[in-house]
Amino acid sequence: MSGDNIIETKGLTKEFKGFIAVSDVDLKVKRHTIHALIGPNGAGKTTCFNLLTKFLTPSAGQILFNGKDITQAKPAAIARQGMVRSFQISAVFGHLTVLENVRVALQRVEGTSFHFWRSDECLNSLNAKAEELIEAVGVAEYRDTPAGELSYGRKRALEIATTLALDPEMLLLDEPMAGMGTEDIKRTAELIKRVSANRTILMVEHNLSVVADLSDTITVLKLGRVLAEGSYAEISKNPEVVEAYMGSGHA
Ligand SMILES: Nc1ncnc2c1ncn2[C@@H]1O[C@H](COP(=O)(O)OP(=O)(O)OP(=O)(O)O)[C@@H](O)[C@H]1O
Repeated sequence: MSGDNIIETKGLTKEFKGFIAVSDVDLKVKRHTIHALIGPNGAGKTTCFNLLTKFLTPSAGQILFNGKDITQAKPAAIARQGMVRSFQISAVFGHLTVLENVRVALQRVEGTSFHFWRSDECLNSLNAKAEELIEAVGVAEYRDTPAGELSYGRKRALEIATTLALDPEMLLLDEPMAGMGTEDIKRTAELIKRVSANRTILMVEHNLSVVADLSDTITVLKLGRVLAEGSYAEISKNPEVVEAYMGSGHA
């Protein structure tokens, strides 16, 4: 293992045609914690997230994952190293059942998608693993329901199950609560807490009560820079953070 930090950025910067969206960000994400990235609109959260998951290339700076420089790595390469971005719900196949969706994800991981001649034994072991995952995310009772018929929150849970099929060491979640009602938020927050055991989670999230409830550490961005970092109790007392949120009408 390479110390306490699973992710570390040094001077991470992203410039879009002269506009600096992320500026000189030094981020340290501690292993086995839930770390949230927050900030008012336009703070650079999504850009930062896309830099970490390699969907964008930094203009300057360095990203280390488990001590290894991944600044130039491709998304698929870092996924193989154990850092996985949760995909949007659109990655869930609506016409397939809940169980089938997870099985497809597992088949992708095991590279068996086209091996239709594989033994029953192999398929049964996939089924067992798929059942385990849908149980873990709380959608086991919808095992045979087409995914398209699930509520938004349950689709999200299913999508997390397909991500967990990759058995990631680190999970990156982009606004996991977006578009959800109270019940789904509660269920998804519990799910995130559950799947965080033995994993590291980094999430961008607007819902501050969820952030307060789930996060060990919170980094507040403003205008592309780190404004503050700490526990929710710490950052919520910080006058600059309060000001940043009040100013944007986001409190
Ligand atoms: N591809 C791009 N080209 C030009 N400017 C961009 C691009 N992507 C983002 N920006 C700008 O960078 C700044 C940060 O955007 P970003 O989406 O990262 O912020 P955010 O904190 O995620 O905001 P929000 O909470 O509104 O989603 C914004 O001013 C945005 O307009």
